[in-house]
Amino acid sequence: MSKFKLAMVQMAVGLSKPENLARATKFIQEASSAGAKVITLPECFNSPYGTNYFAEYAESIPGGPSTEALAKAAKENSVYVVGGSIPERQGDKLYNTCTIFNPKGELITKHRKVHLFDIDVPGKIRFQESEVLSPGDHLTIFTTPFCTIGVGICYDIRFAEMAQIYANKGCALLLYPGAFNMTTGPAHWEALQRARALDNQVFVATASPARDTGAGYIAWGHSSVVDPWGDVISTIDEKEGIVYADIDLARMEEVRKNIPIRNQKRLDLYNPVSVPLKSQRKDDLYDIHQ
Ligand SMILES: O=C(O)CCC(=O)C(=O)O
Repeated sequence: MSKFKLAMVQMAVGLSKPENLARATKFIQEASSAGAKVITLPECFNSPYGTNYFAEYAESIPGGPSTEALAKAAKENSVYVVGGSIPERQGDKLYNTCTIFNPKGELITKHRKVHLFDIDVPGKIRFQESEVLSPGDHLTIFTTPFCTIGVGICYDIRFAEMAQIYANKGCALLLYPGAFNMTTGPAHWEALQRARALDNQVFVATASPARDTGAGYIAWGHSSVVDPWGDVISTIDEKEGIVYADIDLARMEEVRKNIPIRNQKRLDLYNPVSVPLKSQRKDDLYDIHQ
């Protein structure tokens, strides 16, 4: 099937986990009624986003109420659910984890955020997920009858190599549940989505929590879908809502045919990048101006 409807849910997230789960369930129903086949929730949809909340809201996967609610919603609506993320507890470790369900309600895989969000922009924002979370240790791809999909969580979108691996493995769509903030959101959120889409000639989509100006961490919102040409084909402001897009794989093939960068790569030049500079001769591949 070369066309399907994707839904990216930008939902409000509050302090009450049961209310967050009820809201997510309602949005999954709504998106399914509108014809969506793959429905993605935001990062940290069952808990406010913040290092002080992760331990309190964490669950084991599977077995916790969030996983159960999503499994049920996926089955009842017969859709793929990409469950944004929840804080996951395993042993004495916590992870930021996305659970993925098929239309039978089976948990088919999970993605633990691999790049933890540790930044310090003086006077603007300091955030250190690594103070409480551990990073995942694998990349996550799943197949559907529509296309193959790669998953990253928020900060993962900054790492071009990860998206490139997904594209090389045949993913046509990269999904990034995320919660950018009021500093890096306006600066980088859209640019990163368009960059990953253009680099790899794939669809890229994001789902953010809706903005809550009373929260400790204020999300940027602006969930979007970008096509392989780099166009933002669907987006929203900061408020609650669902972003829909028809993912047309024929469009991807067209862009790849029009601008065939995938066949024009000079791997003979890039591979030596790993060779230490001092081991190279003068006439080597690099023309370094000093
Ligand atoms: O990369 C950024 O600027 C924001 C990342 C983020 O909010 C996250 O990883 O949760």
